[in-house]
Amino acid sequence: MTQRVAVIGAGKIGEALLSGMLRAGKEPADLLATARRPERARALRERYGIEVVDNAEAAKLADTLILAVKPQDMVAALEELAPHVAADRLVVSGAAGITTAAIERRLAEGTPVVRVMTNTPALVDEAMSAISAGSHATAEHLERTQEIFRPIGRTIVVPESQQDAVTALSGSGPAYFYYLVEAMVDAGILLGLPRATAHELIVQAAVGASVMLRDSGEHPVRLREAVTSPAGTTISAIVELEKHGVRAALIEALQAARDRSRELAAGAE
Ligand SMILES: NC(=O)C1=CN([C@@H]2O[C@H](COP(=O)(O)OP(=O)(O)OC[C@H]3O[C@@H](n4cnc5c(N)ncnc54)[C@H](O)[C@@H]3O)[C@@H](O)[C@H]2O)C=CC1
Ligand SMILES: O=C(O)[C@@H]1CCC=N1
Repeated sequence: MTQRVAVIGAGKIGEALLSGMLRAGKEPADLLATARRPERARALRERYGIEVVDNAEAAKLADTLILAVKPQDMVAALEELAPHVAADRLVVSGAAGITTAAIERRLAEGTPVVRVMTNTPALVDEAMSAISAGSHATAEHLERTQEIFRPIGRTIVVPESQQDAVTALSGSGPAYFYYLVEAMVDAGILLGLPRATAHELIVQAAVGASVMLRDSGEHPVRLREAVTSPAGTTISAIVELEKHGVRAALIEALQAARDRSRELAAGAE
């Protein structure tokens, strides 16, 4: 049976999902999107050949609604959608923080809701998408959600109680790596390298390290030990990282992201 999927609020994440579903073989006619700005709607129509409609229309026409609005816009979006969402629709939220309970409370009794935290590498089919069932979502609803997210990367099912931590790790995670690359390119400039060379060196080191982390099956400590020669260069750098408390800073940074996810949830209670 063809399932029609509507992305409500097709911004960065919503567009990544639309393009992923098309790459995975969905027809443009199987997809719908909504957007607040007419120029955004026009761009989506031109780029993907999909219909862009209003929220009420999307709720009526689609079997699955993916809510891709900002957490701060979620309550208003649900108020617009709720009168038009039949209880047999599957509602998938991609918003940080917002709980399935907060969404269920604003929809018809019994509406299945699934919460997903994905990330921007969805654009290159390398997303990490963590999926949790709300109180009315069945295994079949989880499977339908996995089918949407699987083509754009890896998927994992987690208890919803872990979603704020997941958001801090994999949702925001790519940003931490970009930040580290930025800083190391600056270091390259300080060491006298042209910016383009520094960028190329660090990006390829990051790609190589990522592939080894994913595919070698080795613990990161073992991988780092293999780079760290006695009385060599790497240990001189590691000593500085330890002196500046980089490990503690990372732990506290992720705690702050987790706490912010909880605050976003409180804003929609
Ligand atoms: N950007 C990221 O790396 C990630 C974002 N998320 C979550 O994805 C969601 C979207 O984030 P982004 O795509 O970055 O934001 P964005 O701002 O690019 O996209 C949100 C879109 O929703 C539209 N919108 C807002 N209210 C609407 C309404 N009532 N009806 C129709 N459209 C409406 C906005 O005009 C905007 O185009 C957020 O909830 C965020 O927490 C999750 C994982 C990663
Ligand atoms: O920064 C944010 O709130 C969103 C959620 C995870 C990544 N970006």
